[in-house]
Amino acid sequence: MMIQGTLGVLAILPFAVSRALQGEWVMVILDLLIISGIVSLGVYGRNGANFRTVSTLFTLMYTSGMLAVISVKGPDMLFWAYPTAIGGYFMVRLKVAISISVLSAVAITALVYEALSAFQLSGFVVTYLLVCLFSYFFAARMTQDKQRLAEQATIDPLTGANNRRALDDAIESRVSLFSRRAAPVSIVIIDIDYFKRINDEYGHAVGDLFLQRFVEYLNGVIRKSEILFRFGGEEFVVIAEGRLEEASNLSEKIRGLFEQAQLIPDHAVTVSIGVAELGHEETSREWMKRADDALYLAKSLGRNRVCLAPSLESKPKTVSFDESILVEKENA
Ligand SMILES: Nc1nc2c(ncn2[C@@H]2O[C@H](COP(=O)(O)OP(=O)(O)OP(=O)(O)O)[C@@H](O)[C@H]2O)c(=O)[nH]1
Repeated sequence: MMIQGTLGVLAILPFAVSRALQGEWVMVILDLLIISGIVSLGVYGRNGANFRTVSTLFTLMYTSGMLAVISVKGPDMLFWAYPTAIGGYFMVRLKVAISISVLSAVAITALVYEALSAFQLSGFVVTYLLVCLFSYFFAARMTQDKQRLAEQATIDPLTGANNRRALDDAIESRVSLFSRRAAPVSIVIIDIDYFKRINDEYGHAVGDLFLQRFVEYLNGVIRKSEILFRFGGEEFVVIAEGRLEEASNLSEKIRGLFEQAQLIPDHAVTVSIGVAELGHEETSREWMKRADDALYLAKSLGRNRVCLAPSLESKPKTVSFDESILVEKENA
């Protein structure tokens, strides 16, 4: 939007100057109104206003400017309709852009039909609609590609869970949110016990299928507000809203589910889980490390269990982490 705004100002400014030199003051005022609208919206956007709102206002503002210029100067200004329409397709949602360009076509036709022959008018309408059509296809393709790239960058292709990169971003943003709002949040790391044996006994393809079903089951048990990530091969992470106790209950639910689930007939597959609640002033790395240490303890105590890293709120921040202070949560 900044690029479009800057280009808009650079394109209009020379016209405003030359019109001032020729004494066309109505046009000068219109040009200056459009320029000041662009600048004000740019400042509004930089001050943190919602991007979608700013870009919609921006598109409406320069579309109205274009219509005003045509209504003052007549068909000589019709060429401004094309860049205005193209800009809309890259600024606002496609449905909104279509509505704006159709309404603009109708308004422009109403403004110039008396001054143009039927042939000239139909020539304008056809070329204007063609420009809108090409812009639509181009912008739609761009939006699809953007969505696909964003998915490829953040989704694990095997299981459809969010990937490690998405986890890193989510943890960073939770830590930064916590420093502002202190809404309690916990990390749950789930590791499938002896997963290698599944690969060894049934083959890698069955191992893959197992991981896919495992994620389906996990998605069935976590809440909509909780996000599932694939952390590594057979390790998954849930960022769970709430305190350690709530995350502990969720973890027990997950552990019990897989103990019963029989994802492979006659082959019980259990999980070990480490849980840590984010502490004040804790970094993402420290938070993750405490959860990982709790998982390590769950593994070393015999697997198929949940271990909790004690809440930092009751401990001085300076106490270095020691495995012996981990609390094992007895199996249900
Ligand atoms: N089928 C399949 N296997 C994978 C995938 N990613 C990792 N693995 C396997 O997961 C296994 C992980 O083995 P380990 O780290 O020894 O863990 P484990 O056998 O679960 O043992 P513990 O975690 O100690 O209980 C390895 O055999 C990897 O080859 C995958 O995408 N598909």
